[in-house]
Amino acid sequence: MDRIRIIGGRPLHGQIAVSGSKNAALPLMTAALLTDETVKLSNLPHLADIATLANVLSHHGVELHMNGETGDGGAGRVLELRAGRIENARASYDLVRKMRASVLVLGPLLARQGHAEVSLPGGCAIGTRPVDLHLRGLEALGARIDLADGYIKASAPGGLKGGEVVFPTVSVGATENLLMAATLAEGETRLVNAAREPEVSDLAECLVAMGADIHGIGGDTLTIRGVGRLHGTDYAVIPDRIETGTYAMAAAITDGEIELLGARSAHLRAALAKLDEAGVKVVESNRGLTVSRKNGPLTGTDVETDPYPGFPTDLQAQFTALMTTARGESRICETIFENRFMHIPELHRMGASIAIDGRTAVVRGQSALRGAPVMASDLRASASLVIAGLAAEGETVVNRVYHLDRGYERLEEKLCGCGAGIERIRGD
Ligand SMILES: CC(=O)N[C@H]1[C@@H](OP(=O)(O)OP(=O)(O)OC[C@H]2O[C@@H](n3ccc(=O)[nH]c3=O)[C@H](O)[C@@H]2O)O[C@H](CO)[C@@H](O)[C@@H]1O
Ligand SMILES: C=C(OP(=O)(O)O)C(=O)O
Repeated sequence: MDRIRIIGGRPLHGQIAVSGSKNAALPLMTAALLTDETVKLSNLPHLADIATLANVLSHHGVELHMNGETGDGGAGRVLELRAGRIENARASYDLVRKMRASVLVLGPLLARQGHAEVSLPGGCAIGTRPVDLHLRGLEALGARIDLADGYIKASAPGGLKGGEVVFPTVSVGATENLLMAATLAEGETRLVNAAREPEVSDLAECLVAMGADIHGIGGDTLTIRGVGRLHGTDYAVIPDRIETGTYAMAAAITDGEIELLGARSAHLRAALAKLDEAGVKVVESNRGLTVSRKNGPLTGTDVETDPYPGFPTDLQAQFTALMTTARGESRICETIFENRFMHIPELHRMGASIAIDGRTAVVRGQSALRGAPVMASDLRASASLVIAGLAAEGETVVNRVYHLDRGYERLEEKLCGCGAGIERIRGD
């Protein structure tokens, strides 16, 4: 298994091209199931999760062609997907267990084929992550759902019918599944208390480009009038706001300066406000964002994760790492996932002082971090360990790097380009 070795203590200086967003690209890929024409996605990141979903889609009969190469200019890859015919509406446990987002094939398959059978994705390190909201929503559109043998068996022989879905909790994935299903349902669907994440809006914009009739994009109520068919389109994936935030924090913790090419501040307002409060300067230009410290040490800053436009849970672990070196105490409250503090025991190994009080991590700052061998438990926990390692004195070795490869494209190369002492040690 690969590991990442970091020699910390070097301020990072340079430029990093922000990749296309993983969490936008995944639903966009599943949207290709809704049409028999070609959907061409550009600025696609080169990531393990993209390859996993491509494999799932190819089992459904989608033809995939990867044309572009990832370049330093951030052009990203171009993927053509054509679901001329759905050969198989079953997503097996072996395919789905590798990545929860595979459940996003459910809505499109049901809408296009009238039936689908998808393995229940199960829990993961950050929480139990049920899919009840996806299933209840599809039932409100007339689907019949049975759970048997670990599979979601969904059918709508007469086709899906528009309806009102009021989400009791904001769910990105459930909003995306329902949005896709509703595009081909008969009549009007209203999704109330829908997720407003930029990745949801990106999906909605792409669906509109495919011929869908969607109103309220960017708001918490989406109205979809079903259409008879969707057609192909060319669509560019938005830049990854979580990758942007992660490298912004790497610049801040090392007291360096990084220009994040292609980054969009509009998608990161809450996180940038917190960085500002902590003493991080972010300057916007037409090329992206340049991040450095304002002057002197960082200041302890409290954060609470919330659905968009709040502070993203996907940046909580990285912000916690950043706050270990700040002056004063920070209270980091995680409200989205019940078990997203797996990075904390590992940060302790590096000398951080953090106490967990229920959903809140209380970080006592100004730790002199020291390198240590640490274990990555999930994607963003891994990123937080890399950030801490970049600031720590001596050598940090991050084990189980496959988590990082799910969501960070060429991480070592990007950080190396800014002067970081970081390398991948290839395993068996
Ligand atoms: C591929 C992708 O885009 N992943 C993102 C997506 O995950 P994902 O779409 O899985 O996250 P959700 O927004 O659905 O989850 C939010 C909360 O709702 C709960 N819930 C969700 C669905 C459901 O049917 N029942 C239920 O109770 C979850 O357990 C969680 O506590 O949004 C999360 C929240 O911003 C991010 O951390 C993930 O990076
Ligand atoms: C939790 C994440 O992804 P997923 O929903 O695919 O597990 C993430 O991107 O931080």
